[in-house]
Amino acid sequence: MKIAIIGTGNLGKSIAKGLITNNAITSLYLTKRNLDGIQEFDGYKNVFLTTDNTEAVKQSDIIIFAVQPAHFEQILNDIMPELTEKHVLISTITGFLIPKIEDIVGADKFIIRAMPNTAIAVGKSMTCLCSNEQGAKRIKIAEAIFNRLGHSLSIPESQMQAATVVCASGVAFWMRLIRATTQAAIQLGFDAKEAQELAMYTSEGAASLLITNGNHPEEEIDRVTTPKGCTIEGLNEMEHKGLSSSLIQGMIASFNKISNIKKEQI
Ligand SMILES: NC(=O)C1=CN([C@@H]2O[C@H](COP(=O)(O)OP(=O)(O)OC[C@H]3O[C@@H](n4cnc5c(N)ncnc54)[C@H](O)[C@@H]3O)[C@@H](O)[C@H]2O)C=CC1
Ligand SMILES: O=C(O)[C@@H]1CCC=N1
Repeated sequence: MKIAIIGTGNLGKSIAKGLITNNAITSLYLTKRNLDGIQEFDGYKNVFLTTDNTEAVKQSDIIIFAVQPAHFEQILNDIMPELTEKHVLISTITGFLIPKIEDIVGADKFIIRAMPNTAIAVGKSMTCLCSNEQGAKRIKIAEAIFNRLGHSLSIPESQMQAATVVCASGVAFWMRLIRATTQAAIQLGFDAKEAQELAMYTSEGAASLLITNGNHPEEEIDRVTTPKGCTIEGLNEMEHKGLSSSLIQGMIASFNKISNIKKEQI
């Protein structure tokens, strides 16, 4: 696959790492206004670094956009003359809706929105996808890319805002939970490195149980909570202090912020 990433920042670099590590490219063009920050990709076979978005578009079939929302419209206008019927446009940009993209490039283009997360760098992204009517004809291509770099789910565009919070911001939320459990482990006597090891692999194991068994989390909790034991004591104390409630409220706040980002663009 001939892929270009327009805007190789935090997410773009993560996607590039995932694509390169998983041999998912025929060629890969990475663009950025200043190439200093992406020199780590220099020298990889069939990977090209450039500040020229139109050149990257001309040389590629699949164009993944990973710029900040405020920069997207101008970039679409700039590359518009180079777009042909071969191009599949994949936007990872938060809050930038398909009708707005169609207004700029035309509804006849294959337009897909993808919401991956930074775990794409290690082939573990949960990526949600949606498309315009034309893009539905190419959604299999997007699924092939993102399934190779984790797991994907096609959803209506109306759910993309929620998917952004749960999956994309979700990495940051989970990191805080892992950091907090690490801090507790240190207080309980482990050194910092061991504490993080315990927290990371325990959270991986918990998620793997659900993925492998398909159970509800409470079923797995029931297997751990010995009556009158230490687990239920700890869990109930966490809930008295608002663990579930604060997570839910934080995610709703995050969701509401995306609506404001959209308004800021208008
Ligand atoms: N960071 C994340 O975990 C996720 C981010 N997103 C979305 O992805 C987009 C990018 O986010 P980040 O990577 O965090 O931002 P970032 O600021 O790290 O990366 C954006 C990159 O675009 C480059 N850029 C700006 N104008 C350009 C132009 N005209 N031509 C080429 N490159 C240009 C910037 O130099 C920068 O390196 C945002 O719209 C964000 O909402 C979506 C899912 C996850
Ligand atoms: O924080 C943000 O706005 C972007 C979107 C999801 C992850 N990073």
